[in-house]
Amino acid sequence: MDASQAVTAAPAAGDTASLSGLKFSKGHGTGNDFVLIADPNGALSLSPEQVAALCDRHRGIGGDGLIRAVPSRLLPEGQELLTAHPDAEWFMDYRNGDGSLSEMCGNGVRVFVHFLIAEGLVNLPAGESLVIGTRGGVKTIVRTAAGYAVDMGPWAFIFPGEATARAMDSLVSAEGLEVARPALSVSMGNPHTVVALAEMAELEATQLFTAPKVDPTPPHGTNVEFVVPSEPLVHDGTGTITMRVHERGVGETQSCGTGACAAAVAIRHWAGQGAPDAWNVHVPGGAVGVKFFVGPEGHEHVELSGPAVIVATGTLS
Ligand SMILES: N[C@@H](CCC[C@H](N)C(=O)O)C(=O)O
Repeated sequence: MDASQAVTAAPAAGDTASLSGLKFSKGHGTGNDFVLIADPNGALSLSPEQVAALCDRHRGIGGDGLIRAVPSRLLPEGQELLTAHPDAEWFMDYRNGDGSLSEMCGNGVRVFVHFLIAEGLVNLPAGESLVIGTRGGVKTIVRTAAGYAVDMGPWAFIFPGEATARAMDSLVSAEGLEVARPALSVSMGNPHTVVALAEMAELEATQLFTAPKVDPTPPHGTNVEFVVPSEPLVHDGTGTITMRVHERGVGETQSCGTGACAAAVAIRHWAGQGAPDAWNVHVPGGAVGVKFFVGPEGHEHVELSGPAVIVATGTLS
C-alpha cells in the first residue's frame, strides 16, 4: 500500500474519528463505570468495535460499558414496550465494554436516570418515580435521599428443575481456587452464576483476570459472582454478603447491580426458611441494597438501591 492509499483507506470498524464532536458523560454506580451518550433523535449508530474503542481504558474514554439514552419510540425494542407502558419515554441502550449487548445493567439503570436528569431530559424530584425501557423490560426507578431504588422485576432460576431439587446446578472453576465449586444460576433479565465461598481469604485468593469456567454454562453465557455470606449472616433483620464479580463482556468489575440481586437470591435460597428479605451486598466499589417484595401482578420482585455519580462531561476530539 502506498501513502495515498493509506490516506483514503476505509476507516476501521472501531474507528471513532467519525464520532468527532460527540458529547459524552462519564459516570459510575459503586465503581461500575459507564460512558453515557444522549441520542434524543436516535441518529447515532455505534458498531461493537466503536463501543469497545470508547470503553478502552488506555486509548478511549474508559468504562465497563456504554449507555445510549434514546427515546423508546425510535427503537424497535422500545416501540414494543410502549404499547403496554406508554410512560416509558426513554430507553437505556446498554452495551458491555467489549461491544456486546446485554439485556440489563442494575448499576447502569441508576446512572442512566441520573444522566437523564443532569442533561435536563427528565425532571425527577426526590420521592418521585420514573419508568424507563430496557432490553430486559420496563423498570421503575424512585429517586431517594441516598440515590435511586429500582424495581428490577422478577428473578428466575436459569435451570429451574436442577436448582430447586439440589440447590446448585453447575460447577465453577477459577484460578486460585483449588477445586471446582457448586453454583446456582439466576436470571435477572441477564444471566448470573453465583458461587458461595467459605471465607474472605478464598475470595481474595480467587483470580479473575481470566474468565471462570462454568459447567454447564447458561445458553447466552453468564456473569459469575463469588460470594461470602457474613458471620452471622443476619443482623437486625438484614443479611450481609461480600461479593466479587467477573462480568460477561467485561472482566472483573468493581460492582454489578444485577449480580448483587442474583447473589441475594442464591444465598437466601441456600439459607432456607426464615432467611431475610433485605440484604446489603458489599462489593469492591462500595455497597448496594437488595430487597424482595411482591409485585403488583403477584410475583416476587427484586429492588436494587444505591448511588449514582456523574464524574465528567466532554466532547470527542
Ligand atoms: N454491571 C451490570 C451488568 C452489565 C451487563 C453484564 N455484563 C451482562 O453481560 O449481562 C450491572 O450492574 O448489573
